[in-house]
Amino acid sequence: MATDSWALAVDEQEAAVKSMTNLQIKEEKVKADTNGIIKTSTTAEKTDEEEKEDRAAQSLLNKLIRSNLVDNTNQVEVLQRDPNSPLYSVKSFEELRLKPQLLQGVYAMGFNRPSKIQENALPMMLAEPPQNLIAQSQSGTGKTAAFVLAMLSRVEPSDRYPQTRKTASWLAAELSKEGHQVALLSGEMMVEQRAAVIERFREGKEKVLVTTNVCARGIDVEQVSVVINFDLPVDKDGNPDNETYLHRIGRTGRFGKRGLAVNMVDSKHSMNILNRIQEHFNKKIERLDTDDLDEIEKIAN
Ligand SMILES: Nc1ncnc2c1ncn2[C@@H]1O[C@H](COP(=O)(O)OP(=O)(O)OP(=O)(O)O)[C@@H](O)[C@H]1O
Repeated sequence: MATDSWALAVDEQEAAVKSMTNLQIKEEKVKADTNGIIKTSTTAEKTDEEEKEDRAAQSLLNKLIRSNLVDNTNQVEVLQRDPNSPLYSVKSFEELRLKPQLLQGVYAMGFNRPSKIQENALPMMLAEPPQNLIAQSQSGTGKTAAFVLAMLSRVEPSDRYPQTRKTASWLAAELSKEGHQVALLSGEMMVEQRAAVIERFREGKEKVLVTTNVCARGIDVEQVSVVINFDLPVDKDGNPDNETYLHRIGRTGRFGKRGLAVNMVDSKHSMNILNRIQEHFNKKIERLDTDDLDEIEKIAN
């Protein structure tokens, strides 16, 4: 596991520093400046051999001076295994579902496992729809790192959703033009606004609710009679998102009532997605003849 290999690497590095005793460091050549950084005197008449030795000495001494850093990092490891420490965590960064690039980044930073505040706050900070969070943790326990990780995680979705939001508002406008009472639920709305929209829909003030993928989560309205998938749910790689599909169609037919879900299929690609969803649930999805309104009516009732 990364945990152990990282800790091992630190131990190896320490051991290497301790074993470097046969290097002969010539005291007079080495001076520490006011910042404690070792500088060697560079004189024109130095031989190549001396030059090499200088650099080796410089490297070693810098390592020794910073050995407290190495020890400290190792100490983080120890603390992170202590259940009483604010750095203790039971999860790995993988379990926090960080994106692969971010995972690479945290490991490159030498972060080996999340701290307690990261373990607890990150799942909420990465939740969809975004949640407000107030968290408190003592200094140096990884709050800033948690904030930055969440911020970087959000960069990708913010690229993706506008397209969906655009489609949703276009669809809502088209349906309104045709005389439907339409409510639109979209990601840029404040939570209060979303709640108000859902409430109006629940009360039957609007009969049609258009919502993006993200917003559809968590909506629990009893009397949804028909769910229409304008776009089929796919994950970021374009594969069918079966879980979201189930969640969406589960909005209809609740509490033992009959429900109807209709999928719009407008290309070979979306047909392929639908077929794969069908295979996944091993449940046949009937084809509707769009010209036969009677048939549609019959099913809906
Ligand atoms: N999971 C982790 N594993 C190892 N080191 C970490 C981890 N998270 C953060 N760090 C390191 O610990 C140090 C403190 O982290 P950070 O600045 O995020 O803490 P903070 O809680 O914001 O501190 P402060 O309250 O003082 O601003 C930083 O050097 C950071 O790189």
